[in-house]
Amino acid sequence: MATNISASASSTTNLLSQRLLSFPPSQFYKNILTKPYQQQCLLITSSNKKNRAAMVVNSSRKLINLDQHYLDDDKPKEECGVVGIYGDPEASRLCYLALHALQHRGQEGAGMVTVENKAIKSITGIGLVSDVFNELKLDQLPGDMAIGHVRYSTAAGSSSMLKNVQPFVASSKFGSFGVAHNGNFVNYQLLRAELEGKGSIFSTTSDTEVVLHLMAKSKARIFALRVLEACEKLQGAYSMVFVTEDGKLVAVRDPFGFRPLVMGRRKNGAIVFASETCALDMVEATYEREVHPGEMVLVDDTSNEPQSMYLLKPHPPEPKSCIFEHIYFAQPNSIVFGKSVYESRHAFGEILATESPVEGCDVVIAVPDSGVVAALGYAAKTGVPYQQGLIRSHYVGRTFIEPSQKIRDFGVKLKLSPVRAVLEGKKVVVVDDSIVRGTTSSKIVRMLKEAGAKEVHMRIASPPIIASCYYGIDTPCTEELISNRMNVEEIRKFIGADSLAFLPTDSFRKLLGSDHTNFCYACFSGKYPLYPSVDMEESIDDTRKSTYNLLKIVGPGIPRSF
Ligand SMILES: O=P(O)(O)OC[C@H]1O[C@H](OP(=O)(O)OP(=O)(O)O)[C@H](O)[C@@H]1O
Ligand SMILES: NC(=O)CC[C@H](N)C(=O)O
Ligand code: SF4
Ligand SMILES: [Mg+2]
Repeated sequence: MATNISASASSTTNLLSQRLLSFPPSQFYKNILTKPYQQQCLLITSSNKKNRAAMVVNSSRKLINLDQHYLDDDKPKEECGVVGIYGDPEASRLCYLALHALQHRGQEGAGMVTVENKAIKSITGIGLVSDVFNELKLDQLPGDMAIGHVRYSTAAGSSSMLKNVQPFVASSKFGSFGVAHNGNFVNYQLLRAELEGKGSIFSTTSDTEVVLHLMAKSKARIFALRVLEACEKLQGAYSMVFVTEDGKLVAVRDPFGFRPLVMGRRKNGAIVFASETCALDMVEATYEREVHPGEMVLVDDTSNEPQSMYLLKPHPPEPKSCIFEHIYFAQPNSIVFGKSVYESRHAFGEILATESPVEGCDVVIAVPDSGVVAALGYAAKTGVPYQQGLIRSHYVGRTFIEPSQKIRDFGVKLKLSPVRAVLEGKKVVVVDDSIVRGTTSSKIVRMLKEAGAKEVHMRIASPPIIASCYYGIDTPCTEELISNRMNVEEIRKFIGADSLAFLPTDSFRKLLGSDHTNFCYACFSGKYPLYPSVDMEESIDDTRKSTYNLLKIVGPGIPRSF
């Protein structure tokens, strides 16, 4: 089965271009364009009118895509989970189980690709793994190799959602292959513009599709080299797994190692790749090691052991693994970037207790789920009892990744209920892992007080989030980040807590020791490790050069200026 690469020029395109040309640019663009284009808009606004018009006209040249991938309602910036299985007759069933274990990484879509007798089969769908797959579907996915993907996006309900669900499959002159990607390419718009300029026709609005086109254009005859060639052009975060119709499985991680990817082995010798070790545990595969930043691992029948190659050798950049995986995203039973997520969160809670104690508190409670381990750490350090002051409904998903604020507000109430018996008349310390928009904390403080808590002291096991993520986690745009608009005291007042404290950024340094430089903290500092590449410049045609230059000047590294 091959990706349906068909022309999709939109009927709304011309209308949109007229609107763009006639609107005052700053506010209008800010509201509808994706981040890199918002940045251009700021620059455009601050330059003269002639330049501004020229910019719009330049953009308009490619307006066939403006409503699809430049608009903010379908932004390619999510967090996902990937799985790859090689050499097991039950590959699709194991992949299904592993995807279940990774369900916390994405709940909006799931998919799987298997290979048997040089034929690729694929099933993708919207919803949870259990919504997309059943016995019948798994029977339609035979073979001893599989890759799988769970995805969440901000485009729930939009018509383009299904076509963005991975894995993607494509046919090229060298045969068919599938890919599943966790991460986000920061030079996606540039690559897409360049590829479209050379005649590529895109059929999705996902950044991942550029990989298919880059590989299709490669002249290398060996699959692994085509992957390497594509990766050399990609910038940003990628942990990807590929399968080919002729029986190869490839796993690759970007040189910064933003997103996790691990390798394990089952007793029967089957090799398993997954975003987190909880997926290896699920399929009874023993964790062997991480796929290293910048490493590509190939498994096929030419060798008994996986073969490894490296990107950007001999000068790889310093790794920048996402600290937010340890704070919020990953499961506590996983080992991520070689460290136990449970132990990290416990330690974050302990440090918080030392640095921001609450005199005379009666009880420590957590905001479930991801605040639980930090709360246990806080309680252990202080000796104050930990109790379940908030009960979580297991039928409601993660609110941080719900698509609209309206649903998010509703989600908090639906998801968390206070326990009066724990709270009444008590001085309560409530620990959460992070504050993003402030929705959860403000609702919780009110909830706890309504349930009789005498005082509510909020403790957050990460620093204030002041900047958006460009590497695959769907933190909202900067204006929506409460810590970008308010200082700690203002947030305290806003959420109605009696006191509020965050984990200081320096605590990571203390905790991680010499390893701390190998992590990305950009959402807490606004200092991004990666800007759009300059080596793409030569391959961009003149039409695109002005766009490219703007991106180069502004970069994704200054979102706080908006
Ligand atoms: O400030 P906000 O915008 O409300 O976002 C912050 C909240 O979102 C996350 O929880 P989420 O409900 O997504 O997932 P969880 O159940 O894993 O904690 C995080 O753990 C915070 O509780
Ligand atoms: N960001 C993710 O991890 C998901 C992969 C890819 N960026 C997508 O849009 O599907
Ligand atoms: S910006 Fe934040 S969320 Fe994104 S990779 Fe860096 S630490 Fe992780
Ligand atoms: Mg939470």
